[in-house]
Amino acid sequence: MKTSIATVSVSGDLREKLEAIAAAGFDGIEIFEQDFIAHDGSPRDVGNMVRDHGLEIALFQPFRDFEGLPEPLRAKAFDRAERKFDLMQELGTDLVLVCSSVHPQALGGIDRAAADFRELGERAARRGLRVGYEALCWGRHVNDHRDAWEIVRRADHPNVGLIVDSFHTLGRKLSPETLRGIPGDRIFFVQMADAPLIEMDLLYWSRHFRNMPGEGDLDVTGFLRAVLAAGYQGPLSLEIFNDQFRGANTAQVARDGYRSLVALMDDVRRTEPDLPQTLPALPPRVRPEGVAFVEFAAQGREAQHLAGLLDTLGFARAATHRNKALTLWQQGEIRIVVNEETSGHAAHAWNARGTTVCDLGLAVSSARDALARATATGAEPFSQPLGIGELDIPAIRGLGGSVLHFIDSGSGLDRVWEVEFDPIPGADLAGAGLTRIDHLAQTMSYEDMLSWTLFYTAIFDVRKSPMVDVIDPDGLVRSQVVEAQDGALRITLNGADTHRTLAGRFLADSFGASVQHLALESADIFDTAARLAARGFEPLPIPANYYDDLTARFDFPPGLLERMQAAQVMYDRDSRGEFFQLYSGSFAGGLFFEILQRSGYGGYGAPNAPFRIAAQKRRLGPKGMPAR
Ligand SMILES: O=C(O)c1ccc(O)c(O)c1
Ligand SMILES: [Mg+2]
Repeated sequence: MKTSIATVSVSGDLREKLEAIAAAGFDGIEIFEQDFIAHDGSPRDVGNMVRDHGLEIALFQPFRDFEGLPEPLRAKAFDRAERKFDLMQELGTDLVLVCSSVHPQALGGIDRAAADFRELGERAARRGLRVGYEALCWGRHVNDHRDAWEIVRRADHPNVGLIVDSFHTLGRKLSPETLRGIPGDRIFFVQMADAPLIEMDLLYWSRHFRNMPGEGDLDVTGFLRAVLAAGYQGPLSLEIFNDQFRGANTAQVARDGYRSLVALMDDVRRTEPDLPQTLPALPPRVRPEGVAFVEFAAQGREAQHLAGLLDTLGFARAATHRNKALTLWQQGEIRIVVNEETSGHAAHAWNARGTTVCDLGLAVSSARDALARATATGAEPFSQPLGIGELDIPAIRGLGGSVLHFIDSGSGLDRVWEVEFDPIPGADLAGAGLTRIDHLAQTMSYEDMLSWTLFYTAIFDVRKSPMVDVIDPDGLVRSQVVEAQDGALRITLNGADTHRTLAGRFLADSFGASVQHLALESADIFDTAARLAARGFEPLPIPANYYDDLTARFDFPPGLLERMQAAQVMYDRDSRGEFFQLYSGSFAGGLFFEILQRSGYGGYGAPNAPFRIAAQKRRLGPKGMPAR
């Protein structure tokens, strides 16, 4: 199935758009009229420029306010159409999108509109062109694809067909099942867009908030299933009007678009197996089994400082790498690698950012499938030269240039610790009772959040939670979770808008997006807190007001509140269970650790975040330096 994207979906001038769209892997474009008019080259030049990029112009759009007009407006509309037909022939495209009229003088009536389209079809046919009719969901008389189809059906002209757009159908809460009965060859073009569920005016929602399939909340899979079940075989095209995308990196938005279409087509292939298999086959979304390791790049005094912190957190130096300056720190199932190499990926990361998480190892069901799925959806594979006896562990580029390694047991990659490392005898792996990584928090610019959410949801079998607002004393941070059904992998993505928030400062100080905190699980947080205190760990101090408020919100058994306050433990509860959390101070420009205990609780302590952030900021001076 051919893929396409409307030029309106990405930023830049027409040349920049075409370069990014071609590089992302699309077959064609919908040329949006404004993009053409703004360009200073003839229609013929534009057509050639598009084809020089290896792209075809699948559609010219939009032609507005055509149908249902009284004379003399009607004759004028046909004249306008003839001018656009001239243009299309120069550009080298045969299909125009006519969207349903919003003209104040447009008259209703299915037969009147059908007659207009029959005549337009006649005129188009004389030139070998085709006309597609799309119901805008805010159209004056036609705002439902079923009415648009009825007009097309009655126009009864081979050069007149229907164009459907997932936004107009799903945004209006029309069932996509109503598309199944339309003959597939009468559907001339299919536009795909998703959107977050927000109650607002349809036109405003459509023009500003559309996003890539899978980035929003609409049933885009159900929509495409129905369209393909109807027998549609034309291109699948993205038409995304989004304020953020208009200002974002052109190449990235184009890549995200391509990623979203590949994942969408794969979802449809899996859920509608009776369809003709014209869709690409790729491995299913990969089930994450856990975080196999977190690797920090650190050198010199920073590495020593990190080692000291890991020691107070109860980690033991468990092994050293045979060829490289890597130390494995372990506690329970948690493996933290400190990489002090002076060349290679980690060294680059350290040179650019200072101490930073340069690599994540994810345990997956199949590392090979994970790599295949990731690269098919547009992720960049990563490799560096292997030393003697080292395992070739599949990897891709992740957030902010970091690396994501895939480890499985099936191909023996989980033996990397024995194969590549020498154990340090006598390491105490029980430490402070921390058992596993509960979640990783990655901080990024707000405008990159949709992109990274899509990255994870396209590759992994994870669900995304609703976005929540986290209140920082100096701004808002948006937080979105992607998590495996069983919690084996949980990543919180935090999007900062300004540099004044704690997350924003971290983004500036660490020169880009990366892991800002690691949350480590304990089965008994009070026991862990006592053991940590004995090792010299200092928890983040939480103000007394917080605990006064807790007593107002919850009933506690006698003594619990006092224990929490003594250990600087914060608390939350949901319908499933209880949650306890405490924090370390920050290090290396704003990284920190969280220690938590959950008993059934499904969240991340969002109600506590404003007070935690305020406490962290108190400990930082005005320029983000530790106050003590
Ligand atoms: O917002 C619009 O006007 C508009 C134009 C063309 C389309 O295909 C569409 O879905 C919306
Ligand atoms: Mg559309």
